[in-house]
Amino acid sequence: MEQFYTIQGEGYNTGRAAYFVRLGGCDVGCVWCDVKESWDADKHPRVAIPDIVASATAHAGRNVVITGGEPLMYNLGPLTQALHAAGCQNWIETSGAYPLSGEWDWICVSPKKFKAPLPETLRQAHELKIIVFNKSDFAWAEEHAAQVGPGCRLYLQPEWSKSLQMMPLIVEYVKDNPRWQVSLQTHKYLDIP
Ligand SMILES: C[S@@+](CC[C@H](N)C(=O)[O-])C[C@H]1O[C@@H](n2cnc3c(N)ncnc32)[C@H](O)[C@@H]1O
Ligand SMILES: Nc1nc2[nH]cc(C(=O)O)c2c(=O)[nH]1
Ligand code: SF4
Ligand SMILES: [Mg+2]
Repeated sequence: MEQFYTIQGEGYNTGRAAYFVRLGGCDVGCVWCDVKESWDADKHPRVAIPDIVASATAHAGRNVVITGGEPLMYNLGPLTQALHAAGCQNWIETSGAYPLSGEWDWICVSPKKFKAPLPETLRQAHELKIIVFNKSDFAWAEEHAAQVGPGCRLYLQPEWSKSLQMMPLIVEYVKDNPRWQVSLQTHKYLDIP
């Protein structure tokens, strides 16, 4: 759908330069999704893998975020192998609703109520990023934290339109449950892509 070189705004790698590859297509249907224009893959041009690699490596950074849409609707083996061969670090943003494919250096799983994540994908996550839309989401976050591996980092990120209401609850929750951390969509405050 689009590619852009920016700063990773969310989660563990916040603040680091990264080239984003946003793949069109998603059927998860989150009511608050901030890229609904990504859902219909047919509305976006196809780009060949060598062209993606060439664009990604035209910048100083070597971190590539594969996002969407839901990137795991596709077999990401060929794209991630080509990026690795070009010296890139591959990071993924996924809901976990489809089987994991590809070679990954960092896996961020952000599970959704609208289409459940696969247990095997949760187990492989380096980072679990729960979007907090209402106060019942803390219990839901714990249900998913119980399914990740031992070293997985745990993040609570306010849903953007509910940030003002949810941030005080997230702050108190993290103070009481310090294995969780706050994640903000910092790129939206910085006004960058
Ligand atoms: C647009 S999604 C694309 C990747 C994948 N489909 C997923 O949901 O993880 C990228 C990240 O943005 C988060 N996100 C989407 N809409 C959001 C919103 N309104 N507020 C906060 N985070 C949001 C998702 O949970 C996910 O972590
Ligand atoms: N700067 C920036 N950081 C991000 N982290 C995850 C994003 C995404 O939409 O997947 C995103 C995004 O769209 N922009
Ligand atoms: S899974 Fe990701 S891309 Fe799909 S609707 Fe939800 S937030 Fe948007
Ligand atoms: Mg985004």
